Order: sequence, then structure tokens, then C-alpha cells
Amino acid sequence: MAENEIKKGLAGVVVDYTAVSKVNPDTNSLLYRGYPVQELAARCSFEEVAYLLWNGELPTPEQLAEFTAKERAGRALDPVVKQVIDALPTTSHPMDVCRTAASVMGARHPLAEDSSREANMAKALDLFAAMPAVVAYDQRRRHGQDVVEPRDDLGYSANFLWMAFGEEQVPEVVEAFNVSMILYAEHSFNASTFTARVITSTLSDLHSAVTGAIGALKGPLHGGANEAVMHTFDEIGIRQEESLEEAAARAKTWMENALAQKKKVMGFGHRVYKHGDSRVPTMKAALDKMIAHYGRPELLGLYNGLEQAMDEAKAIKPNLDYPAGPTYHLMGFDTPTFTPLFVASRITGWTAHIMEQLDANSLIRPLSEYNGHEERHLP
Ligand SMILES: CC(=O)SCCNC(=O)CCNC(=O)[C@H](O)C(C)(C)COP(=O)(O)OP(=O)(O)OC[C@H]1O[C@@H](n2cnc3c(N)ncnc32)[C@H](O)[C@@H]1OP(=O)(O)O
Ligand SMILES: O=C([O-])CC(=O)C(=O)O
Repeated sequence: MAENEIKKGLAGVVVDYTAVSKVNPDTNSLLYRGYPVQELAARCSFEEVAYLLWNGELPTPEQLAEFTAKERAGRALDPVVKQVIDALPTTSHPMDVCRTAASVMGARHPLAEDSSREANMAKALDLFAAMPAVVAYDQRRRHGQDVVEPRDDLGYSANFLWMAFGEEQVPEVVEAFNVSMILYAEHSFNASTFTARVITSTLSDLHSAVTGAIGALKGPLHGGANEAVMHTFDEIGIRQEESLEEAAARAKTWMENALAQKKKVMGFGHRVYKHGDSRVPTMKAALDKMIAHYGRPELLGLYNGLEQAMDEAKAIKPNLDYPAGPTYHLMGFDTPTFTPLFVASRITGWTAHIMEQLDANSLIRPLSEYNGHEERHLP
């Protein structure tokens, strides 16, 4: 019997203050620096949201111009980072590539050993600007394609898609991508952000914290779920000739079987939200637009069938990864690229938390209750 109460997974434990975002499961709301995420997704660019997360306020037009100029100047793939990526097998998981790239960028950063707020702000902006090129190039090289150089006449989202596909995308697609980046940007003390804060609390550097956070995000219980959602769709089978109703019926049967076998189905459930994820309606609206744009109602059938069967059996609701996965699929990203897209976005939230942690730091070091052998001695 434990002397101390054990809170497995730190569930329900409040660890520290944060002013970056507020997740409220009772009102099913999410605020970034006080602003509802839905409002930001409807009215702002991802660049404005990044600025808000780091600075606490939305930028003035002059501040935004200065910020976007810096972001655009930092978009090109560093030749050394490219060399390192090229040295990795094309079978490496793209999250491993992202993690390695973040680490290399840290070791090469001119301010590597400087952890002042100013230096960390510069490092955060550099990672934010450069990660899309890493994600886009890694997807391209897996398909035998070359780097597409960034364009400084395009905003963050349009340029990201340009570098990934080498073609300009129509405004509806850019808009849906921008929405996904904003929704993925920040979510209080989730596992990857907490990892970043733990690393920062030892007074380690920003890139080490981001590299660790990428590792935490990779797992299917966290960011890896957006990739896993697509594996589920693939396992059920995507049949473009099928009607919405036919696809929904097959998906329902698949889910009933999966739950009968006590499987965990990725893209459903959440540690904090128990009545639905605040971000899902906005992401689902973006998915609906992409389904209409690409003319793929059978994907909506699969989506609805799984959601309905899960709701009927267990009343467990989808999380953000559920609509995000098929949205990225429709845009043309390959499945292993989905979680790196989450990385590119969450760099903003992670680094905002790293700076907040440093502003009022205390080493994060919880206790454990020992349940191994009683004291014993060598013979
Ligand atoms: C952006 C994000 O990171 S969002 C999260 C992405 N992760 C996923 O989609 C992975 C799938 N979901 C899960 O594994 C969980 O819901 C988690 C890890 C996200 C949250 O888990 P917890 O709060 O620890 O809840 P826990 O895993 O204990 O689940 C509670 C009950 O619901 C069930 N449950 C929860 N999620 C699911 C699921 N996706 N599929 C099937 N059953 C589920 C559990 O089996 C458990 O049932 P039991 O009480 O009969 O054992
Ligand atoms: O908050 C969490 O535990 C996971 C999540 O939704 C996120 O990181 O966006």
C-alpha cells in the first residue's frame, strides 16, 4: 500500500501556472492568450498566432511586417541540415528526421549557448521559419523529388504547401491548412509541452527541449494519432467509387469489431476533454470543405461511420487528430508526414512554454513511491 497517493500519468495534477493558453473542458473552450481559438482560426494568419503566443498580444501591422520579413528570410533549408537529412535512409520515420533536424539546427545555432529571452525568441523564430522546409523536403525525397526553394511572396501556409508540392494551391486549400496550423499550435501542459518544460527546467537549451518534445509528440497516444487515423481508414479500405452511406456502413462494422476486441482506436478520446475536443468542430468544418473541394464523399462516410459507432458504443468523442488526418490526406500529404506537420505548428506553443518556464523556473522533479525489493545485501 502506497504511503503517498499516486497520480498515475499525473492525471488531474496541476503542476504550474501558465498564461499561454487555457483549456476548459467544462465550457469546451480553448483560449490562446485569452482569445478563443475558433476566432483566431477564422480571422488570423498562422504568423499572427505565432506572434501572439510568443509575445502575449497580436501584432500591430508594423510588428507583423517585421515579423513576417524575418520568417520569410529564414525559410530556406540549411545545406548542412539537408546533408544530414540526405545521410538518413528514406525509410526513416519523418518524425525521426524532424527530431534530428531540430537537434542539428541547435548545434549549429550562432546563439547555441545563450538562453536569454532575446536569444530564445530568435531561436524560436528560426525553428518556426525553417521546419516547413525540413518537413516538405523529407516528404519529397521519399518520393524521389528534389527540394523546392521557398517563395517569399507567399504567406507561411501557402509557402509550406508550395515547398511540399511544387505547385501553388488554391485559396480554399491554403485556408484549411492555415486553420490546421492554428488549431495545432498550443494546448497547455500536454505530454510534449510538458517534456519541453521538464528539459528547460534543468536550464538546458531551447533546441534540446524542442528535440525532446518532438520525441514525445511522435507517440500514437499523442501527435502520432493523426497518422494512425489514416492507417485505420486504410485498413477499412478507401473506395472512391463508394457512396457516403456504403462507406459509413463498412466503417461502423469495422469499429464495432475493433471495440469488441478491446482495441484503442486512435483519434478518439482525450485526457482533458471528456465531452469532445474544443478544436474538432473547426477542423471538421475545414475537412468538410476539403471533401467538397476534392469531391470525396466516401471519406466523409468513413469519418461518420467510425464516429457514430464509437459514440454509440462508448460515448468517446473524436480529438483534433481525427479530422486533421483525412484533411492532410486530401491535400496530398503522405501519411507519415502528418505528425511532422503537427511539429511545424506546435513549435510555437512549445517555445512559448519554454520561455515561460525560464521566466519563473523551478527544477521539475517529482517523487516516486518505491515498490521494489526490501533492502538486501550481497552474499
Ligand atoms: C492532439 C492529441 O494528442 S489528442 C490525443 C491523441 N491520442 C489518441 O487519439 C490516442 C487514442 N486515445 C487514447 O489512447 C486515450 O483516449 C488518451 C491517451 C488520449 C487519453 O487517455 P486517458 O485519459 O488516460 O484515458 P484512458 O486511456 O484511461 O481511457 C479511459 C477509458 O476509455 C477508453 N478509451 C479511451 N480512449 C479510447 C480510444 N481511443 N479507443 C477505445 N477506447 C478508448 C479506455 O480503454 C478506457 O476504458 P476502460 O475504463 O474500460 O479501461
Ligand atoms: O492536450 C493534450 O493532452 C493533447 C492535445 O490535445 C494536444 O497536445 O493538442
